[in-house]
Amino acid sequence: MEPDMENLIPSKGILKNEELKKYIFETSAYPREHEELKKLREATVHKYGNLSEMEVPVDEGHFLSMLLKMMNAKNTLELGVFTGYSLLTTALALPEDGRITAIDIDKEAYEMGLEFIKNAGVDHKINFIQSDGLQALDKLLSENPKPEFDFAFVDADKPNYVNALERLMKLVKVGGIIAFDNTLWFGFVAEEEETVPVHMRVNRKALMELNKRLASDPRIEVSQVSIGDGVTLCRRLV
Ligand SMILES: C[S@@+](CC[C@H](N)C(=O)[O-])C[C@H]1O[C@@H](n2cnc3c(N)ncnc32)[C@H](O)[C@@H]1O
Repeated sequence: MEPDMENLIPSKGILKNEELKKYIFETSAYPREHEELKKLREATVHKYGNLSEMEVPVDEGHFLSMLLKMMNAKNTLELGVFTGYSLLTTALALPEDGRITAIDIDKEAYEMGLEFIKNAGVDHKINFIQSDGLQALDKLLSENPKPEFDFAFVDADKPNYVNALERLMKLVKVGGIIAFDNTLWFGFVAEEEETVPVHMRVNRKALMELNKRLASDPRIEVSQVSIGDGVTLCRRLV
């Protein structure tokens, strides 16, 4: 699957200094990457080329893993799976009886990654649902209106993040975390629109609106983490 040159995804991340990024990856990220995550990352690059930039980068994977362990998260939700880098990271971080509800509109990429998830011995923790994200969240809410998740990782279509928020405020427990990925959108949120590649503008606008909205939402405590492409952690207060 080769995207048009003009629609290429820029190199992932907000660090504009390639040397510093290389330093971080080579010093602490790659040496500690789980063997199956490494194989999954390489297989994703091989099959999807530039689209593999959609994966969560290795240092962000370590961050999410540590966060999940610090929270003692047991029941999590993921919106936007692709080949499963963040999903496998989560599955490795959860306890043996942990559960992940993983939702993606596309199953093909997930099925490619499933081999590595199985080799890591954590596939039993995953319930994959092939569906549009919002529809799946509405179904979960209608089946069990009580908040059940400790953590939700949102990494699907950016213009719907704001709609996912309202559903997740009901599905994630008070004290639980909703993490939105790519909230700094390659750093483009801080650049003038004219300098941003045209195909990146719609998401930039959606994420800028989301960031404003999250910052003024009294129902959550917010931390904008400058790792990867920017991850915003929202802790549900009420
Ligand atoms: C950035 S990728 C996810 C990357 C993944 N978290 C990882 O670490 O590899 C975004 C994913 O969202 C999915 N997606 C896009 N729109 C969606 C929608 N409306 N509902 C569900 N999934 C959607 C795409 O199929 C794609 O796999």
